[in-house]
Amino acid sequence: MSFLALLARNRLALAGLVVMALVVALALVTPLLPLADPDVTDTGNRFLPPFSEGALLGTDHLGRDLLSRLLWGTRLSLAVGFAAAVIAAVLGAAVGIVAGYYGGRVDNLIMRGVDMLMAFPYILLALAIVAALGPGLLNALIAVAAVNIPFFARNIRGITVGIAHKEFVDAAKLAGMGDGRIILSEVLPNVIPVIVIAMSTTVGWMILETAGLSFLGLGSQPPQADLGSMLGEARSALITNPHTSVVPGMMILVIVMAINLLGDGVRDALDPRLRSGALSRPMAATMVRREGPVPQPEGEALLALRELRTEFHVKQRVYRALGGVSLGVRPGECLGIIGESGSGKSVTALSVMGLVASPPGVIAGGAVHYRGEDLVGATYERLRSLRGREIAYIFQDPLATLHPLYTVGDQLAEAIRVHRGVSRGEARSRTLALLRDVRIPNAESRLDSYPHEMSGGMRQRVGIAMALANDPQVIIADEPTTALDVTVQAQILSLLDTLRREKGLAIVFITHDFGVVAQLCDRVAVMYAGRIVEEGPTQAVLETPAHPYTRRLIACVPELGEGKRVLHAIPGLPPAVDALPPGCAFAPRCDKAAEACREGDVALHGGARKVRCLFPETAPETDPETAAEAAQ
Ligand SMILES: Nc1ncnc2c1ncn2[C@@H]1O[C@H](COP(=O)(O)OP(=O)(O)OP(=O)(O)O)[C@@H](O)[C@H]1O
Repeated sequence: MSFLALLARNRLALAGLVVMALVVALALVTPLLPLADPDVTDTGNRFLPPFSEGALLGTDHLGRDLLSRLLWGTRLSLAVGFAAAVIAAVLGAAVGIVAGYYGGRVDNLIMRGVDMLMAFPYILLALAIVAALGPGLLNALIAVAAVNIPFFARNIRGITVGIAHKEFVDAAKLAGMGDGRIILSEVLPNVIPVIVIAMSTTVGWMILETAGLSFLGLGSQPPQADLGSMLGEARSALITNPHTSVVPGMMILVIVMAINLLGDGVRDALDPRLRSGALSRPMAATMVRREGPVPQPEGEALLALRELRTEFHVKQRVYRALGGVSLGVRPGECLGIIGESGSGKSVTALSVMGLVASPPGVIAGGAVHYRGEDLVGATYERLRSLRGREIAYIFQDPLATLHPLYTVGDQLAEAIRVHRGVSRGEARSRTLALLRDVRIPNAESRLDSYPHEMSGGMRQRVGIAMALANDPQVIIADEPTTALDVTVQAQILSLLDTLRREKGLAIVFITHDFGVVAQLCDRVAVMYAGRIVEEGPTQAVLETPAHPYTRRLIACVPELGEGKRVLHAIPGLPPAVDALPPGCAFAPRCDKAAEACREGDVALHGGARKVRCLFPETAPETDPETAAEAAQ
């Protein structure tokens, strides 16, 4: 979403923008307007009230036209305020970036200097600077910029410290780039949004500070008008002729309000995390906007997805990540979902419990039946009570899902206490049992470990323990062993296998590894471009793949001990899900594709083995009627 569109969603920011645009436009055209000279005194016409002849806003104590002084004064105040903001931002950011990037002694030296500046009340510091330099608008500008440099320096240093330790900066160093270039090309682009945000939220403040100094007679000098000096001069007539104070006072109020509202809007709109999700927090459960009839529960599956369609609505585009996925898993059964990256495996998993982030995710059709109950239509409270207790997840990267500041024991205990009202002691002993269940050695001492103190394999076991914490009936595991070495992978697979045999768990196992599927899964579903293209008992699918895509996917897997053989990569790339071709999505990459494949929808047909193909490699035991239907 574009910056302006995001900004426009925030009504108050938009109002601020309109007001500021008007004020700036007025300031810009002031020299062209037929105004009286702002500095010409006319003591015969002192303190004329507003709406007097020839003086729309009246005159001041020297008979000068207030409207003219207001517009010229606004022009000056804005120019000084913006100039001070730019100077403070540039110098402060430079200081902050250098301190944050180099760290160590450089950082210490610079930041202690900044701290010393911050130790003085800002107005005292500004007064001291102006006292040293002498009164005058330029010196006021220098003073205001100087007192704001520490604010920018501190903010930007903090951000830079984080960035300076990121992998892409290390990579740039390894590539032989010099510090200057790294700062300019790697660090600066990442801090610019923060600088702009800090500027937009402080420029109003700086206009006020300049006005303050002018009010005290230290900024603009008579007869030159700025908003602060106008207020200062009007002070003595505050009671007798209030309009002389109200006119500049109102302008200061309007400008600062408008800038602050706009600044907040700019801050929100520039936050990259809000880009695709608009200016709202992600909803607690995926948004549901189902079109068409809702499928009814059928069959004896514990968890059944029926014609599930999940989409991502980003700007004008619709990414159809799932185009009608139907799957089922029975108690004690393990169903594998396999497919290339981007085929929709993770979105399938997340859609079950409404975990796809909305916006931009939308469930556009179909149903997810758990024991016959439709989860897609369920309330958030219902989903929350089922999440973890009935259906639990194991994710690929446990380091991303475990909280870094709590011990593993505390996190497991919390997961248990969320769903069951047990005492702390009970939760702890159950936690210990869980860690033992997942074969963590020295479980007792591991309870008090933090996630970073454990190895990848251990953390993955903690992830599994977390999923098992509330004795769920279904576990959805999204590539839980991808990051692990083969020995740890084998241990974790055998652990999951034991659990489903002993506890009758139903497992949905997402992977792109046929070896893992062969070892663990009873049945496997092959996904391509958001749809199931083949499904059946694991052994049968692996030995006699029916869909050309499955066959070619299996042909890409090297086999140990089979001697050398040529591996055939599948030519081309999977289609983008916002521009799926008509007919079979695999047709453009398929060597068997015929004209019929590129027209009309190809249905998934068959019995225990199903395939979505008009010319399967091995005809599954199709019943002729469905095949004929599919061909039409
Ligand atoms: N927030 C999003 N906005 C737009 N499209 C998205 C978003 N999240 C996912 N997608 C699209 O949905 C499709 C399915 O993604 P998904 O993460 O399910 O793939 P996957 O099969 O799990 O891949 P991997 O094996 O790499 O994890 C992809 O084409 C992806 O581009």
